[in-house]
Amino acid sequence: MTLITDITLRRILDSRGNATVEAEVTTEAGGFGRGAAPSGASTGEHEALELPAEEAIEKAEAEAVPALVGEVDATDQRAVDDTLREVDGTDDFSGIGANSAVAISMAAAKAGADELGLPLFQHLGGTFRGDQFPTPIGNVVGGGEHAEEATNIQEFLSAPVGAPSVTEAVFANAKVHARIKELLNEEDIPTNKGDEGAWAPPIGDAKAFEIVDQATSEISDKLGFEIGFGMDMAAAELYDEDEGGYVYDDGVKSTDEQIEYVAEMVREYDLEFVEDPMDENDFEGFAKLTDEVGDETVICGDDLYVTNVERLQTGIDKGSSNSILIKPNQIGTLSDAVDAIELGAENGIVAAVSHRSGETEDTTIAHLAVGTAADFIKTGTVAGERTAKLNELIRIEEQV
Ligand SMILES: O=C(O)[C@@H](CO)OP(=O)(O)O
Ligand SMILES: [Mg+2]
Repeated sequence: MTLITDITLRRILDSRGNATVEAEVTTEAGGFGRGAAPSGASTGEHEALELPAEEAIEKAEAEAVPALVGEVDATDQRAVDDTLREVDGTDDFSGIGANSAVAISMAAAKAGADELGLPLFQHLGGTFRGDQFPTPIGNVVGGGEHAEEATNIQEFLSAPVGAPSVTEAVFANAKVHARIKELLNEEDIPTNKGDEGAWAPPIGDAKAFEIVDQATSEISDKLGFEIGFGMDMAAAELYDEDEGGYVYDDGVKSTDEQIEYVAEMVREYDLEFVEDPMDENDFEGFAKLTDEVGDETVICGDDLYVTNVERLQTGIDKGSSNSILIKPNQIGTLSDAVDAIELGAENGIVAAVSHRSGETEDTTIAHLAVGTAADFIKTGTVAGERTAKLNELIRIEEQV
């Protein structure tokens, strides 16, 4: 029994320059952990609620801190997270804010690991974890809600599926990112950057497909292992019911046209990963697409599931996808995130653990991905708040 003895909450900056919540947890025997909440821009309609940082801190200090300090064992993650849920008293963490909840949940996990003298991935995943690493899929070109005057598709993701190690994969993605800049420069296309450090050039989606295809193929030939690519369409942001479908710069696509378009791109570019190809409430459209190309690629639900086991169960029942994106702050605690990963695993749904577009130097998701043997981790390619996670993966690989 190692009780939490102190919790400190403060406002810190995230990578967009917005205020976010950082938590520090200390335990009886001197265990210490620090965690910080990330923040989305293309947030799902059904996500847990982030409150303004100051309000989230005030509410958590009044409700959560007294219920945890001197009461809960830091090494018992379920107890920590159950307490957060109980004191919050809502389904969407609108009581204390999902940002306060996730920061405390992550800080407590790190304090628990520190107390036990274990790396975080092992505290989360157990003794036998650490032998399987996720493929890092890295945003190299993007637009949508993450950059103005760029592609309609939110993210084009380099996917070094044949890399012999996670370290090689991380460096491969950085090389693809660098090669894309050269290709854009050759054509005098401006190399603006989006929120996640991906290039956000003023080009259409068709041109982006070509450039990312060229860059991944060239770097793959150079390094001698397979590098494909994928995308996060963030289609809920494109979908407009009043317009009758998915709104692109060059016109509107109906649901059936969207399914056809995505299937065509999967086949033409041999896509490794397709996230949120349909609107966040369209379990049926997802299912049609999965039926058509689910044998050839990974169809992943992000805004569709929002890391929520009930929504995932609906997707499982309907055959909506073969993958789920996992973002702890979408649901509020690490226990909830692990529950979603496990429900997925029991049903053949692979996990992709993910950052948010607004991030901090926090590295918890690197440990969560290794600790749950997730197939993928989506955490950018360059930029300090992204490399924090990627470099942590390199360190974990060295450790095991
Ligand atoms: O849609 C996504 O998958 C994420 C991360 O890339 O974006 P945001 O954090 O803005 O929701
Ligand atoms: Mg997404």
